[in-house]
Amino acid sequence: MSAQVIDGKAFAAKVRAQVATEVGKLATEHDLVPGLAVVLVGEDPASQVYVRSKGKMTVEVGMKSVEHRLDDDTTEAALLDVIKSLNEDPTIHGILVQLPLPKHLNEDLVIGSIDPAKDVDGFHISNVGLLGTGQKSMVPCTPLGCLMMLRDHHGSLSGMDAVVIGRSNIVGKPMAQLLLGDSCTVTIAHSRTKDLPDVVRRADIVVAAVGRPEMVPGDWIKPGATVIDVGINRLDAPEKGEGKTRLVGDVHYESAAAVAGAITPVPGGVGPMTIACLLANTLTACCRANGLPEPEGLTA
Ligand SMILES: Nc1nc2c(c(=O)[nH]1)N[C@@H](CN(C=O)c1ccc(C(=O)N[C@@H](CCC(=O)O)C(=O)O)cc1)CN2
Repeated sequence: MSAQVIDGKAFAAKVRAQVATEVGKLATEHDLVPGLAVVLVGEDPASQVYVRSKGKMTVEVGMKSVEHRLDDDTTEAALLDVIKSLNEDPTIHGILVQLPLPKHLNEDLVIGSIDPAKDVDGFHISNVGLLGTGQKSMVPCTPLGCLMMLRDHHGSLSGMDAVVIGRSNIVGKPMAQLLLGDSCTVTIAHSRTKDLPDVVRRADIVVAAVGRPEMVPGDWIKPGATVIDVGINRLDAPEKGEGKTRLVGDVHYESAAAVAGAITPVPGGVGPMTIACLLANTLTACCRANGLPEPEGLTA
């Protein structure tokens, strides 16, 4: 068997096109422009690339984009001041603080200072609680992107056995909540899980989000299962030339693709959906702030 490749890059382009159409309607019918503010603290090279892409794609879908780039040694008080001003700005509907933050800043405190209605990352404790209790919330972008791809591929997920490998607050836990919300039977596996290969082998859906390069081999995958690889691991690739690198996921792609029914590649799978869902969340936040109906298919 050779798995169907779930093309996250193409799917993300479709989501962004849908967001752009809805943004156009907001402008003509309600004279509204959704605004997204991204805050970056420090010089992390990967974060700089992601923030640049976020700004570019925000503008491309017709939204207002604001960037705050702060020095590595920015104090917590100064960062909280920036967030306070964005919370109070009526032209800003979404606020995102790029992670990771420099070590001296308290991530929980910083995220907790964002207005939950503008928390387009869905990381604020209020949104975590709303999602956990099955209520309307802002949903973290990466798990939302995974859910959209799974729904698109399967239609209904009801009754399917799903394993989420990884228990992070950003991906693993919200992913499990979303799958539960779609009536899957969900297992969260992690580094201490006994007989991990057997647990994974039972699953119709495998979401790998552990951050360990190629940890999940093909012989852990049930034939025909759908594999969603959230990992983005950069490895040295001397075979490509000196100093060159290559990206791999948490799943060993070749061996898993030989067994799975469908699989997301790395790159070009889950990653592009993260930014597309950020734009979808900003649109949703703008609609909610203005008492307008939310566009269909862009939320959980
Ligand atoms: N506040 C947040 N911080 C971070 C998040 C987040 O959702 N909110 N997620 C990640 C980084 N991230 C977005 O911020 C992100 C990661 C990867 C991609 C992506 O498109 N990846 C490409 C490969 C890119 C490359 O070549 O390096 C792919 O997988 O095809 C987009 C966004 C951590 N921080």
